[in-house]
Amino acid sequence: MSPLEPFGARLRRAMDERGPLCVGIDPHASLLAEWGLNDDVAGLERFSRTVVEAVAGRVAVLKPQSAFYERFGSRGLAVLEKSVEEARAAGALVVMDAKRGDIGSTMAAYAESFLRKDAPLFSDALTVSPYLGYGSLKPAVELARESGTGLFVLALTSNPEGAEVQHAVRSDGRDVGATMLAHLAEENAGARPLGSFGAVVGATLGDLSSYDLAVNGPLLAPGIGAQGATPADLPRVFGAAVRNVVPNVSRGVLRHGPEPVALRDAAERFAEEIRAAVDSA
Ligand SMILES: O=C(O)c1cc(=O)[nH]c(=O)n1[C@@H]1O[C@H](COP(=O)(O)O)[C@@H](O)[C@H]1O
Repeated sequence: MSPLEPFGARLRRAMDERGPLCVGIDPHASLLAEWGLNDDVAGLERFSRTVVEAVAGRVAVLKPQSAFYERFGSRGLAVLEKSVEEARAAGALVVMDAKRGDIGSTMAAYAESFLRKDAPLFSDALTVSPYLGYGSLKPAVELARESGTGLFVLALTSNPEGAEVQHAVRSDGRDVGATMLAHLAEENAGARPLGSFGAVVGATLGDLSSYDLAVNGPLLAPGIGAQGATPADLPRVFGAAVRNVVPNVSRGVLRHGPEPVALRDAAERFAEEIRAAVDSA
């Protein structure tokens, strides 16, 4: 099977054409209830399909959160497979949010589950955790290079608890989050127009000027909406790197459902605010 064009190049083009917004598909039980759906596989299927149909033809990226599908076992995963396929067919890139991380030999199997071209859950990129050591991600990096897919590595997460790990200072004086960013910069060296190995950096984190965010790769920025950050925060948080930021909004969009037009309008409002913020930087 022929490899895809590298994820970074495909993402750059999608961001330029559609704007950088990533809509997260997080079918929380509470959202299913708000939408008048049952907390069962049929409700999950309806929710997921509605979001995909409403926005996949417009936004650059959709990010399904695997946990909400895994809750329903194999039938939930079947819904996830279908949503990924439909989202990609509508022209959105899919970042599978599964936050995988394990020893290298197991990591290879996780990578094959999401990044091998003929895998049922094949996605354009995968979120991964480097906290078994960045080197443990090597099989995923290799497969991503081979298949034209990408990774988003948890570097500086949006949740307050992340600091105890990510701000821990190493013997060389650098903190753990900065070390992950440095690994990614190395991974993306020489890639044009954008590398395929991104960092997850929360939009909630305030001033990040002490970090070198110039990793020549995308920065997935969750935290806008339900976690309190706003599009207007992006230039202050990300500085010169703001043009490589892929801001994620999940509940902030999803709470406007179930009407597709209301979901679409909510996504469009965030997209506009993000565009204005990036242009002002
Ligand atoms: O990797 C992620 O996507 C992620 C990393 C992070 O640091 N913080 C974070 O919130 N996320 C995910 O981003 C989404 C945020 O959802 P909302 O808070 O509803 O917009 C959830 O799916 C989280 O699992």
